[in-house]
Amino acid sequence: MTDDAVPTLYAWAGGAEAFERLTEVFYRSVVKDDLIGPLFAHMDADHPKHVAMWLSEVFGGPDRYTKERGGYTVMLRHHLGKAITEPQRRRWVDLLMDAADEAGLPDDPEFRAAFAGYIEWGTRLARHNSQPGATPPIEAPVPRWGWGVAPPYQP
Ligand code: HEM
Repeated sequence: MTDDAVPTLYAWAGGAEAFERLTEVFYRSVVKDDLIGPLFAHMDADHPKHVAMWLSEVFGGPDRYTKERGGYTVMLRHHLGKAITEPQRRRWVDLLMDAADEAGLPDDPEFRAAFAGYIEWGTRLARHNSQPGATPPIEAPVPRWGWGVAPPYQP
């Protein structure tokens, strides 16, 4: 497969609509969750759509989060000072993986490995950056995540 022929993770997942489905399902269970629900008690009704825009951009889709929301800096500011604990981070990951199944994201090993890789990385950064006294960079590009060592499966 040439580089040009390799679909982005965004395209493989089903595009913007797939990520919106994912975050709708995800935040429906997040707000009901005893451990992390309280962190999201005051979230904006559009929060799921914004996170879908972020994930779409990360996985190779259009740069809408950068253009329409303000990019990395805005995402970072939402996490500063939240003091996310490891059990909370892990719950966030578990609920997102459940949501990926429920929303019907592709379940092939290659896609899920790349997806989980970003989620593991991103949640660990979010926890780290949310601690009191953390001094993460305030400006950076939105990360772009690819297939890594396991390109899309070809029968
Ligand atoms: C890959 C990991 C993560 C990504 C990509 C992510 C993404 C985002 C984005 C894009 C926003 C801002 C949405 C907007 O523009 O309105 C946000 C806000 C927020 N995130 Fe995260 N996040 C991650 C991990 C976490 C974790 C692990 C927690 C806590 C367990 C968390 C808690 C929050 C909270 C509390 C807000 C603010 C909600 C509000 O508006 O009140 N995030 N996140």
